[in-house]
Amino acid sequence: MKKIAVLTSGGDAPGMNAAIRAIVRYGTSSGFEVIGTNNGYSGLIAGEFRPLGPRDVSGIIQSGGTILGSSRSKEFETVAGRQKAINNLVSSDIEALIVIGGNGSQTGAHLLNQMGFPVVGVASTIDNDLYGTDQSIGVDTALNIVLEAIDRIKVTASSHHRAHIVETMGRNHGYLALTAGIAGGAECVVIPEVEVSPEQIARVIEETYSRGKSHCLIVVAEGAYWNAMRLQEHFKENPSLGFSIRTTILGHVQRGGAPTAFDRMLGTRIGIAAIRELASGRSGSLLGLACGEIEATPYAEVVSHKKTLDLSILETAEKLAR
Ligand SMILES: Nc1ncnc2c1ncn2[C@@H]1O[C@H](COP(=O)(O)OP(=O)(O)O)[C@@H](O)[C@H]1O
Ligand SMILES: O=P(O)(O)OC[C@H]1O[C@](O)(COP(=O)(O)O)[C@@H](O)[C@@H]1O
Ligand SMILES: [Mg+2]
Repeated sequence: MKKIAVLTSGGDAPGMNAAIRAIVRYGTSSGFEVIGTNNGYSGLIAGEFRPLGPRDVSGIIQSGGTILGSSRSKEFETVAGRQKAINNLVSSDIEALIVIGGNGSQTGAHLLNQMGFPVVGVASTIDNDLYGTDQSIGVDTALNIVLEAIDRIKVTASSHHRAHIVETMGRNHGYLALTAGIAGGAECVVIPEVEVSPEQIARVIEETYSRGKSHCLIVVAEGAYWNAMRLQEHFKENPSLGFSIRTTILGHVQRGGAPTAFDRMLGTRIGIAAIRELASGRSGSLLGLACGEIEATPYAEVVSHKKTLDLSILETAEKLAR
């Protein structure tokens, strides 16, 4: 195997560039010709290829986003779209593909692999909802951005004796909200995995107020039924909480910014492992972090499992914030 392609797909994640850099530099020094595909699966279907050499990835390890661009492609979800992608790869003499992306991208990669084209995956999404890795590239950076926001919000919430709702990303997974909530000292954490009523949340706010605390922080995941907008709307009609309420939806700010040292290392380590996997003639697996080591998990296992969230810390949130 001599010529391989790499693409980034789905939501960009800080550390994707570190993975691209490792794939290009370690790949070329291992004897591969590395081809970059622009704009994820849309670019693969359009045949947007460009050769990548060591100098093309200079100065990117410290940058968020992805120099290759990304996309969400409906066409790739069809057999015809994936067949176009394979035809482009084959007619450019490319023999394998590395897909840097999250759960959707790796599901697509598995289907491509099943259609006979060798693929390996690099676990990358801020949501940490991808089975086959303890932590994906981008999660650590996103968490630190959320925490910085929470720390800032607590300052103003305390000064004004307010309750503050902060909403994180994460689709229908609660990892970002739960981890940032605990690490940020939230009084209440609301995630999709655990049903909670607005009355229960109201009770936490009232009790926090009656204990004489100067603020109450409620961290909610965007995927929870009682997300920030719904809670804000609900509490507008229930103003007897003690604290008045303000709301912040953090949004895409969580995906930007420079990758942390952890994400630069994770991107680099998984990128190297992807090259080693292909160099050994193996494909059809996702590379991710397992108990501190980079391990390969077969795609069939990745797509047939849901990543679970350790909920044991959730019930302590209220007690920890006393
Ligand atoms: N079930 C699927 N079958 C085929 N392709 C898929 C599937 N799910 C997602 N994809 C492809 O992967 C792309 C990225 O997936 P998405 O879920 O948006 O992001 P992420 O990979 O970060 O989770 C989609 O736009 C689509 O092209
Ligand atoms: O950037 P978009 O297309 O608005 O998508 C927002 C979604 O992307 C994410 O930031 C990342 O999700 P993916 O890794 O699945 O792409 C989610 O947390 C969020 O719900
Ligand atoms: Mg996803």
